[in-house]
Amino acid sequence: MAGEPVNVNEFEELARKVLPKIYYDFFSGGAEDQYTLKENIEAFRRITIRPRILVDVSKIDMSTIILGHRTSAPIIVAPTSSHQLAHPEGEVATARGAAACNVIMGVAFTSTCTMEEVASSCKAVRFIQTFAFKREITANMVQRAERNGFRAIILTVDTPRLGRKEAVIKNKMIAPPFKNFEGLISTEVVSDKGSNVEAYAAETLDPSFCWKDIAWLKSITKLPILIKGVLTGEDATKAIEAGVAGIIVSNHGARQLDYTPATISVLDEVVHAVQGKVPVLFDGGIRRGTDIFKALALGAKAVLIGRPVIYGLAAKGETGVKQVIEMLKNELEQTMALAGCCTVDDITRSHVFTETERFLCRM
Ligand SMILES: Cc1cc2nc3c(=O)[nH]c(=O)nc-3n(C[C@H](O)[C@H](O)[C@H](O)COP(=O)(O)O)c2cc1C
Ligand SMILES: CCCCC(=O)C(=O)O
Repeated sequence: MAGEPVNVNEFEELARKVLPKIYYDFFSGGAEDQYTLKENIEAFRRITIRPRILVDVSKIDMSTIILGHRTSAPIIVAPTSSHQLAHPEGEVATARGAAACNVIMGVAFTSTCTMEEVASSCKAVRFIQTFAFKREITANMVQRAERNGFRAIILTVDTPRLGRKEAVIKNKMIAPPFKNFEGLISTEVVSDKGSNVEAYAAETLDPSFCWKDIAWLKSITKLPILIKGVLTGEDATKAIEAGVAGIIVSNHGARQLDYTPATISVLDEVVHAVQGKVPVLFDGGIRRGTDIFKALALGAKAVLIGRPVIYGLAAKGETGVKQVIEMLKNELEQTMALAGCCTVDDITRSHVFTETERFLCRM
């Protein structure tokens, strides 16, 4: 690739060049056969856009409100771990990039900078992401999130144990110190099985956590809870019954259970089950503004961006994060103008044509 990157896929190329292979493999990889990893991207290609013509598109407004927070676009930085493996400034640089673009920053509890360091680094609206950890870890996280001005809790529920990323296992990757755990678990978690990432997970996760435990989490915090990892209408209905403030359709960027469907192909089902009762957010495979448009058309309130942000961070630190988000924003703006949508609310279900619909048309 010659010159500056012109799309987020070219940022991946830059990142691949600067990162040690073992870290590039960690960031880019998925579980086992990586069927879902490919599908998350491919399924977007099978959805086409139904544009409307002769609409006054002289002004395009991408702004939206997510859990009461106005943001410049329906984009959230997905919580992803270990940013210092991509860049020495880690999550602090990512959060500053998000703040510069006025989008929400998702901070993983398995970050390499502490929650406190990220909180004091910039004014980005921040959500903290947690797993179904053992209760004493969750209770500690909640207190610190409230004290440090985090605005929501993202509870990731697709990880009762860690998915098998075979490249990580083969490379015997050693996890960086996850500083948020300091004082809570032994920071010297090591394993003779190769990668110690799994040892971390085994030490901290509570695989017995289930639906009733959401009531417990709600009882110890006033922060709204977003449940991340919903892939079926049945679970969306249960999540609403459990009282969550929002649902994130996600397969963890294809890093947990392989052979789950591409997230974009189950969005319709989840949105249908939710019936507008809570906002539905979406992640997995977003690489283009057209992908964001498709997710919004299928009913997502906003999308979370995982790997592209990490690639921006690896390539150029805070500036790279900002450039990746700006690129996606510019592409979404362009898509809205060419499809005849002036605001995000103008984007409707009838603006896309899915694979199923194409199939039915042929019958
Ligand atoms: C390197 C990496 C680390 C991740 N770490 C976490 C995490 O700690 N917690 C979590 O809920 N999701 C994690 N995810 C999943 C993301 O939040 C998100 O669901 C996924 O990356 C979206 O897909 P995309 O990368 O195609 O945008 C991680 C993803 C990647 C690529
Ligand atoms: C123990 C770290 C978990 C990070 C994670 O969720 C992922 O790599 O997908």
